[in-house]
Amino acid sequence: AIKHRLWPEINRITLEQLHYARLGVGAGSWQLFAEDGDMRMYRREEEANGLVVDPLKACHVVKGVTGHEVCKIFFSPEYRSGWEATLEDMTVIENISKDTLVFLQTHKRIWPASQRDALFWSHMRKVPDAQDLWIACNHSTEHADYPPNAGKCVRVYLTVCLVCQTLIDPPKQNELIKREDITCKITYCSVVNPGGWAPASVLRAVYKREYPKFLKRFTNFCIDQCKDKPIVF
Ligand SMILES: O=S(=O)(CCO)c1ccc(-c2ccc(C3CCCC3)c([C@@H]3C[C@@H]3c3ccccn3)c2)cc1
Repeated sequence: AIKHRLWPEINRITLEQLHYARLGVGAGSWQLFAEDGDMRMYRREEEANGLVVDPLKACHVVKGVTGHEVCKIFFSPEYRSGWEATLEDMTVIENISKDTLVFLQTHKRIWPASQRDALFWSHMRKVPDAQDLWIACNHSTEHADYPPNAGKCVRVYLTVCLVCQTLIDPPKQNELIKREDITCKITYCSVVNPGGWAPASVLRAVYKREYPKFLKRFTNFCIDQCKDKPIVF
């Protein structure tokens, strides 16, 4: 297949993010800041030239869906408006391959910060040589037709990954596997540089409020989307 100019970066970042996601929260000074059922959300307080860029790592366990189904829903443009509550507009500006797209999206303004947009490539793949492990990765990129901060929005810079592992419990050989037998272990990691100045206290409050809502809404959407459909491993 013809490899795209972005392919080396896509490959490198995806593998880096996979490694990063698989590190637990033991290493590094992760602080638990939100819990909801099986969801645990951690952050590290970090600033880059005075901007809050707190890395976030969330671990969640969701019953009744597979890692492939969850990554597919996260990656696919047609589902996004169903679970991304802060989305105002979304355009696919490049179709690199069936598992790699470039998105331009604007997020609803979160007062008092000015409105943000994000331009990123999005890639999903099954992790080779691993047990039913899938990754979807979003990473900011540039595009000549959409220079940053040209319009009303401040461009954010993000690197996000969603790593999902499907577990079948009780383990079944070739008997029929039902949705109640499958569990998906999810690790969501994100680093969002807000791009332009926003008060640290405001950003940290926004992160604290929005991220738990985001992951809960996303995973509930996946359960609803998949429950009446054949299982996709
Ligand atoms: O996982 S994704 O790739 C899913 C595709 O949409 C993704 C997730 C999050 C963002 C995002 C973009 C901007 C902002 C802020 C920065 C200053 C003012 C707005 C935030 C803040 C963290 C809060 C937030 C968290 C979750 C959802 C929405 N809002 C998040 C973008 C993409």
